[in-house]
Amino acid sequence: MTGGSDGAAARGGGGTPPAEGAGAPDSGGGPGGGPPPGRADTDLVALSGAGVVHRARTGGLFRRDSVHALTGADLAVASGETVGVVGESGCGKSTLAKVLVGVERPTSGTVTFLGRDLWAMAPAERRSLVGARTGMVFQDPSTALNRRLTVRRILRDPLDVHGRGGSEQRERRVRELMALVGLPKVLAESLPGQLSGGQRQRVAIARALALEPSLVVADEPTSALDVSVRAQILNLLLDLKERLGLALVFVSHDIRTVRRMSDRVITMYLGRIVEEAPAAEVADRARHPYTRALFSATPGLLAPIDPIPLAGPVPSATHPPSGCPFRTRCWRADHSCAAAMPDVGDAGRGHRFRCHHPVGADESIHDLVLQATAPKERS
Ligand SMILES: Nc1ncnc2c1ncn2[C@@H]1O[C@H](COP(=O)(O)OP(=O)(O)OP(=O)(O)O)[C@@H](O)[C@H]1O
Repeated sequence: MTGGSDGAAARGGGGTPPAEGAGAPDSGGGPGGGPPPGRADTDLVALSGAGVVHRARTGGLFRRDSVHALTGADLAVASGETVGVVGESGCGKSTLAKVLVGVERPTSGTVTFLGRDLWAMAPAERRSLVGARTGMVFQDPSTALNRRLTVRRILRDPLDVHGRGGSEQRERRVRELMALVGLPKVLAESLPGQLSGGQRQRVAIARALALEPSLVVADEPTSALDVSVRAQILNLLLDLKERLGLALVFVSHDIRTVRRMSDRVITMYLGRIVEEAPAAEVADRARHPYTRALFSATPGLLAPIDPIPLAGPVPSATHPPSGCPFRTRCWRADHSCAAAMPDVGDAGRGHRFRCHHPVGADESIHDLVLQATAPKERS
């Protein structure tokens, strides 16, 4: 959630990764400024100042611009916890998810997996470690599964690739996996195209669990499914997480579900983590105005209110604003917000945020709606 310079320093980790992105260099620790005291030992994966810049064609044949998909992300995920990630489309949720499981290499900062710098390892070692200890579940199981392989082959494949056990043990593991995710045995020789959407997602989850990972990242795992099976898949994920002691990173547009599933909720805006809060606090005690606005727009979560209106569209990730990325839409923004990315504020209990004008404990959601709808007097 912080800029390039703060993560390592806040962790007491020494070196300062290069500053990046628009605006002044960041300072201070992150909601990623490091895990709370005593948590580092249980960290499975930690990002320090992680940024991802894509080169994208943005106009004309030869015009390529840099897209800041992720900027200065600091985040630690501990064993057995569920971390939810929320934010509007294009804010970098999927990029963060891919960086956590080593699918995407950050262009700056570091990814530490089980205490080791993932991208300093030899490629074969990294693939082996990440392949065995992490699993990823994608949005659309129709495209994530090889449509020419049977369920049995799909589930056996990671066991074959990583040389787990002999042939009989692998077949037994396939049966175990199917039972674990509630797939009837008779479907073992079925192709993905012969399954329902929910069954396909169960196969994808079983595949992610094949090698007994410690961390599973689920990126919008239910948004391509019928409403009727979404709850079943979410309950399955929660049940497996408890039974297997997994850490789960859960990315979704569905804020109510994220809050229900997670221990901690990360709010992202324009490639940055702007707040990290315990799930129990995030809806009505968030300190960042953007998190408040996001939750106020979620029907049925808070007492009936009009959503906090946000000015204008999300700025381009190609040309992010200087200072705080949210300032162009924030009703509380002033000149200080344009000058520098805010330092990290710490509300205790692992609740951290980056805002020059955080929401106070004495400000109700109704106050915020009134502020945001009042005529502006910008300084
Ligand atoms: N390969 C790529 N090339 C160029 N730009 C990219 C690439 N991947 C992502 N981006 C851009 O990076 C930003 C973050 O993308 P990302 O997919 O991580 O966001 P997201 O929050 O997951 O979005 P959504 O909720 O719509 O899936 C977006 O502006 C996106 O267009």
